[in-house]
Amino acid sequence: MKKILFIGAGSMAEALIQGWINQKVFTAQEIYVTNRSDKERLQFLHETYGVNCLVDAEIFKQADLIILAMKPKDAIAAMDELKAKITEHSAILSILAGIAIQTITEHLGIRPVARVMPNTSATIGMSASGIAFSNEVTTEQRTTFLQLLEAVGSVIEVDEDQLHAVTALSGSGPAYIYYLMEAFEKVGTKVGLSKDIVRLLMTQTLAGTAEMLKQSVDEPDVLRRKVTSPGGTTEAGIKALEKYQFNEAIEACIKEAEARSRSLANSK
Ligand SMILES: NC(=O)C1=CN([C@@H]2O[C@H](COP(=O)(O)OP(=O)(O)OC[C@H]3O[C@@H](n4cnc5c(N)ncnc54)[C@H](O)[C@@H]3O)[C@@H](O)[C@H]2O)C=CC1
Ligand SMILES: O=C(O)[C@@H]1CCC=N1
Repeated sequence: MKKILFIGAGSMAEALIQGWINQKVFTAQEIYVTNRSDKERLQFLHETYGVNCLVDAEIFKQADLIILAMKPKDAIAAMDELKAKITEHSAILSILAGIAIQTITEHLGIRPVARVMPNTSATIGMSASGIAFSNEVTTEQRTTFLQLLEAVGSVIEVDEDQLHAVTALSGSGPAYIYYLMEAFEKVGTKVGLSKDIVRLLMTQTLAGTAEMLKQSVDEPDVLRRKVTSPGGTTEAGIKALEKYQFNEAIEACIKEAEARSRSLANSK
């Protein structure tokens, strides 16, 4: 039986735990979770998913895979504490935004590291993840890491430096879409629909649009023009987006998030 150890028990750890158990990648018995102080949170994960939250020294030594899932600001202290507890046996999968593979190997020793940027849709097997590997990752380990991420969605290998952009786009992406949905729901009620109806209509619209982008050979601007009748409603709506500088807002959003990812390694 494998031993998979999460260091950090937050939202993203929970998303991967749920995704991997649902997809039968690991059993709950194979998963161990620890965090810094919140024992109620561990109890919740144990009661909800059946994962092990009692992590003794042997588990640290025997873990086949250790997942770094704390906040980036806590990473250095957590890794320095971890180093004394683990053996050469463990491979590392980091989901830390902004923290370089080199920083991880400086603190945990030279070993196989996969640096991954997933998103919370891993919960339902729909993450879009980016991944980069340390030089120590063997071909076999690379395949295993890719399979782990494919089990909870899609995964694309990128240069490590590109993970900042991946973080800004697909790592944070679900939050932008939820924010958009919040805005649709607010305005929807102002134009005469209930929140529930807006949720149904726009969830299906988002899903349908995503599927069209996947299946169609057309570029997004071509698909957009097919919706936009001259002098019609869409044109009026898009003009309003332009007036309120939609493109500038999106550009600022992604650039700020990317810059934040680059600065996270040094942040408090
Ligand atoms: N939430 C998201 O959508 C995504 C988060 N990430 C990354 O995942 C990591 C975790 O993010 P969240 O789950 O959102 O954070 P969170 O704040 O929900 O959870 C962080 C967890 O780490 C624990 N922790 C802190 N210091 C620790 C230590 N020294 N030893 C053990 N545990 C410690 C905390 O007790 C808490 O359980 C971050 O590095 C973030 O960049 C990556 C992709 C998406
Ligand atoms: O907000 C954050 O820093 C993390 C990384 C990507 C999504 N959540």
